[in-house]
This record gives sequence, structure tokens and C-alpha cells, in this order.
Amino acid sequence: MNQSKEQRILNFVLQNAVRGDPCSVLDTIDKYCSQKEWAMNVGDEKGLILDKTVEEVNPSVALELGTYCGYSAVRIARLLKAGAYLLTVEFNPEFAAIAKQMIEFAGVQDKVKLLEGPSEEIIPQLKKKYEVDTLDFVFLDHWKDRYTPDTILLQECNLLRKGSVLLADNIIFPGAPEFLNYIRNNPHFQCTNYPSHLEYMKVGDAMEKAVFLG
Ligand SMILES: Oc1cc(-c2ccc(F)cc2)cc2cncnc12
Ligand SMILES: [Mg+2]
Repeated sequence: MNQSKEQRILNFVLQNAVRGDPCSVLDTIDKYCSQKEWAMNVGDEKGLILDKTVEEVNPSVALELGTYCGYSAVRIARLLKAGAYLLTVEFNPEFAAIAKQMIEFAGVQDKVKLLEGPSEEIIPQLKKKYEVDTLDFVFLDHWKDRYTPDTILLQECNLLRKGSVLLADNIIFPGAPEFLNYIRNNPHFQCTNYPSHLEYMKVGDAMEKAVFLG
């Protein structure tokens, strides 16, 4: 049976990266996806914006919506302090299976809990089933039409506290205009835009940071 692109990315990492070295896993994925096959990882350029935001927030509990192959889960987890952890949600079972292996190869599995299923089902379970109190950081990188409903759901489930930071990928390309309109006109959020480029391309993209004001 033909291998998927995601399986080819994982195999390239297993054969070329250093086991237990998250930076080598990230560099190897970026090398493959910039030279051989494009894939929708946040990538090296926007990855630096993600790094700076995670370092600034220094979250104890982080949530990622949209795991894909695990690139940003590895990227986030490698920066987390002792005892801090990332919950990452992926609804595509094939992607989740690849991401699990990627996360384990990078050696960050003790900091990452991969939750398989639709975000709209998992978010309401975070408090009771996953023992979350509130989220310090949320990375939105899943389907763009879920950014707004999931942000509303996070608030309805009392998962945000004063100072919780949301960071959304793909604000320009593929674009999340409805989310931008929602979040920038919402008095409960303080927004900042970070212009960048689509991963591995010269096409313009951006990330939006939104701090919850309570
Ligand atoms: O970063 C991303 C990029 C693209 C994408 C797709 C097609 C295209 F032509 C350009 C960009 C899709 C995404 C879906 N979910 C999360 N992140 C994504
Ligand atoms: Mg993205």
C-alpha cells in the first residue's frame, strides 16, 4: 500500500534525526518539507514566533489544537519547564499515529499528552477527564473554521484565566478572517499580530496572539 506523505516524513526523521534530540527532529522535518515535500507544519520561521511566545508565557499547562505530525508539539514541549505539560488534540487517526511516534522519537513524550478526537468534544472534557484547572497557553493550528467556536468553547468551559495566551497560526494563509474579526473586536482579548510567511514558502502569512483579560 502506498505510504502517506506523513509516513514518509516520519521515516525520514527516524532515519536522519538523533533520537531524544528535539532540535534535530525539528531541523530534519524542516529539511524534508522545504526540500522534498511541502507539509503543513508551523515551520522554522513561524516556529520562532511560537518559541518566543512559549518562552514569554512559560506555561505550566498548554493546549494545542491540531497536532498533525507532531512538529509543533515537539517545538512547544522542548521549551516546557519541569512538571509542565502539553495537551495536543488531533482528530485524524492517521496523523495522531504519526505524531505519537514523532513525539516519542524526540524524547518529549513525558511532557505531551496526545488526545485523539474532535476539539469540540475534547475541550469540554479537559477539566473533569484530564484534570485541567485553567490553560496558560493555547496554540490554535487546526481547521480555521474551528478557531472561533473553539475559542468560545474554551471560555464557556472556564478554561481561560486572566492572562491566558492564545496564539493562532494561518491568519493570512489559508486565512481565518472570521476569527480575526471575532477576536480583535472582543473586549476580553488584547491582540497582537505577527507577520510572517507560510511555512517553507515565500507566501505571506501571520500569527495572532490574543491575551485573555478575564
Ligand atoms: O499551516 C497550515 C497551512 C495550510 C495550507 C494548506 C494548503 C495551502 F495551499 C497552504 C496552506 C493548512 C493548514 C491546516 N491546518 C493547520 N495549519 C495549516
Ligand atoms: Mg498551520
